[in-house]
Amino acid sequence: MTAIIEADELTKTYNDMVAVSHIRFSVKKGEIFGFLGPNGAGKTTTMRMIECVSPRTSGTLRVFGMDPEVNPAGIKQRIGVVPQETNLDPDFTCAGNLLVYARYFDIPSAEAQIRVKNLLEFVALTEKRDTAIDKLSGGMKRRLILARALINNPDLLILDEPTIGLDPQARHLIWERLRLLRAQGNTILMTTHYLDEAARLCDRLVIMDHGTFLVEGAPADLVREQVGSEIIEMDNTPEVIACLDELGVTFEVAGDQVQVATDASSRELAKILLDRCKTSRVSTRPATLEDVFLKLTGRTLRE
Ligand SMILES: Nc1ncnc2c1ncn2[C@@H]1O[C@H](COP(=O)(O)OP(=O)(O)OP(=O)(O)O)[C@@H](O)[C@H]1O
Repeated sequence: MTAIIEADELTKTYNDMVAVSHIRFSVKKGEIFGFLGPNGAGKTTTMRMIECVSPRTSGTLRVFGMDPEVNPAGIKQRIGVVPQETNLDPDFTCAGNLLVYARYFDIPSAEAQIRVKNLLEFVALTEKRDTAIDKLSGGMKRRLILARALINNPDLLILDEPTIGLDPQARHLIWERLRLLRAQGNTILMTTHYLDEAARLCDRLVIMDHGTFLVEGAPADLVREQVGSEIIEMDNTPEVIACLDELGVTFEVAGDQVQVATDASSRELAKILLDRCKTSRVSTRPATLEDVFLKLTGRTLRE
């Protein structure tokens, strides 16, 4: 499959601060590729280099085979960007916001009208066509920004926290549209804090921390390879810790809980722990990407 983005030893420093350090990745046509990590991990910085708005400090970067520093216009023509902040123009209606963008891309007026109509339909905002921005809900604004990012029929869509602050229903609507875009052959690059969003949407993802990649892979593979299929949770008490040490069981401490990663034999182990560790609460749940992050860094994503 063709690589849409290729980065090698990509690095960005702000004065002495290293925001992104020697990262290497490649994004294939038609996949949803995610960047997952806590605040300050370097996700937005990476997106901004790809969007040709922030020059790299060193390393190589190619988007559609072009260098962002040599051919930014050629790249910008073919990408659509959904930024983290809601930066719609309050002086225009929904349709007006899209038409302004169509003009940036020199899309002829008649063609722009057709695209605006189709895009408002795509994001379920046809009835809000002439509504002012301040009359929209948070979810509607995010959908309008998605429509705006699609005005130039981009081959690559870059989304920075596409569903930040939205309720579950509004998030599901955006996810559904992103899956539709993938089905139409679009390549999608996204950052997110939300583990369920990353697990549900991304074909492949990287987990970032302190400007570097900790792991890369398909969400389910990462979970299986890094932590196994299930997590046993118990209260974090000195008795439980002493018992696990005595039994030689590996565990992670996550706040007021102690977690033991296991494979399919979790039930047997949970029963042994309940019998031996003098605790009333031993529960089992499926492992998630959060557990991968905790295992790799000793922290939760939100710490
Ligand atoms: N313009 C800038 N000048 C100086 N430092 C910056 C600048 N932009 C980002 N940084 C720093 O670079 C590091 C990476 O920031 P970045 O915004 O890429 O992280 P992020 O993973 O996107 O975080 P968030 O989830 O909060 O958006 C942080 O330490 C941040 O403070």
